[in-house]
Amino acid sequence: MIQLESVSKAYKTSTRPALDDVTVDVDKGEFVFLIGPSGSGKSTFLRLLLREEVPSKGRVSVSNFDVAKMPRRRVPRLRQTIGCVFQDFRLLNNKTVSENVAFALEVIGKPKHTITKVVPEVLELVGLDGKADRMPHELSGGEQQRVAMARAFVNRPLVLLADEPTGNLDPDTSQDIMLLLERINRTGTTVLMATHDHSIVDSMRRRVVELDNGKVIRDDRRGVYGVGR
Ligand SMILES: Nc1ncnc2c1ncn2[C@@H]1O[C@H](COP(=O)(O)OP(=O)(O)OP(=O)(O)O)[C@@H](O)[C@H]1O
Repeated sequence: MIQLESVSKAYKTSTRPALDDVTVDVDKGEFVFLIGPSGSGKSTFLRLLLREEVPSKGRVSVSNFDVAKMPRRRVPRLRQTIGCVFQDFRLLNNKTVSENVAFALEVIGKPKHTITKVVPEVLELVGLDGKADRMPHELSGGEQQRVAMARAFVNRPLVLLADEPTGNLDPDTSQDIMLLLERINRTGTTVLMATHDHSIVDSMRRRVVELDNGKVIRDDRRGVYGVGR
């Protein structure tokens, strides 16, 4: 589902590469943690999958897309197959919960009757039924992240990328968000999550890909955050 083959990325303004000869292969339906210290290349990895950056060398593919080589006009199609959630939620603050989720479908031209049907379904999935008409500022951080996850998932993407999704949440709320990510993963969605959260990685025992200085230094099937540390 996701493949990086000998991928390097050197930013113009930087002397050392952000990613250095990275090869990673993620199957459909896998749940993968991407870990590593600040500056190790996690966000660059995710940005390459979204074609927000192109590699300096190597091949990136997501589903059937040859991401680095595809023409720019096909990029929106690629991005429709990938849902994203971030540490800072990134909700539209002037729209209600249901409008935030509906907007993700409106921009890709889904018909109104579909939107009216699927938005309540996905809000129920994330445990926000009853809060559809709230504004983001009327929600807790955990609830805001649930809205962001509903928005990322409403189009049933093949892949969900989560960049530090629990970074602004307390441990209990983080656990709830992880349960939701697991639930989304169980529907067959491939999940790739960049995180610094040791306890989450240690408790889930999923695949761990560790980056350091732009290189993959570990790829464990059922890993923990730190080995021997
Ligand atoms: N747009 C850019 N221009 C130049 N250098 C960049 C750019 N984005 C990232 N870098 C550099 O690339 C390296 C990897 O950064 P990246 O953001 O991918 O790391 P990260 O592991 O996601 O870090 P963090 O955990 O702090 O988010 C760093 O040295 C960073 O300074």
